[in-house]
Amino acid sequence: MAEKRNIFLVGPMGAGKSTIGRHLADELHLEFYDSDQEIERRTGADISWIFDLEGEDGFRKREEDVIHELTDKQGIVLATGGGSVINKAVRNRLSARGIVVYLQTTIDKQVARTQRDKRRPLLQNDDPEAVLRELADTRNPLYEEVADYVIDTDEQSARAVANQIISKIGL
Ligand SMILES: Nc1ncnc2c1ncn2[C@@H]1O[C@H](COP(=O)(O)OP(=O)(O)O)[C@@H](O)[C@H]1O
Ligand SMILES: O=C(O)C1=C[C@@H](OP(=O)(O)O)[C@@H](O)[C@H](O)C1
Ligand SMILES: [Mg+2]
Repeated sequence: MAEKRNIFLVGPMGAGKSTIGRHLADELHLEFYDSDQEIERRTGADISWIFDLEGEDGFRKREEDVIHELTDKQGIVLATGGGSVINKAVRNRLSARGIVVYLQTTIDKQVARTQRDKRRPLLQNDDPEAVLRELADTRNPLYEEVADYVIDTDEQSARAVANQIISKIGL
């Protein structure tokens, strides 16, 4: 049987990776995974707690391990965490194991979509917008580097973006 393709979603916090990924998997009848959810399921701890206990470095190690393991599968949609691409081994692994889609959005939308959610430890401070801008400076080139496709998520619903991904990739 022909190998089933994987689709990996990358992009910044609030781009819609987790939400759009779920729609995409439903539409394509693929299994859906989210690296953050998988880390939480395996550890029984939430992401903020892991950051508190192990620091960002500890979280990044878990993230790398989970992504490495999940990308062994075939026929999955994986929503990565926004910071996973800072690790070159992760970027290489994503490129080698599937189609990488960069979900792009504006800082304003990121702020709006993340402001009521207390689960992103990097944004629990006085100026989350400044943090998002700083992260964008270092990470946007990495999303670009690893992406096979770039899709804007600003103007459409999450479901519509999922359908746009399907037609753009030609699945
Ligand atoms: N295209 C979209 N339009 C409007 N809201 C969206 C869209 N995509 C995601 N959202 C909302 O933005 C929030 C963050 O989405 P999420 O999927 O958690 O982003 P990410 O995983 O990239 O951080 C959620 O409340 C989600 O419902
Ligand atoms: O950008 C980041 O460094 C992070 C993004 C989050 O995932 P989302 O991109 O799904 O919000 C989560 O992995 C963690 O809070 C760190
Ligand atoms: Mg997410």
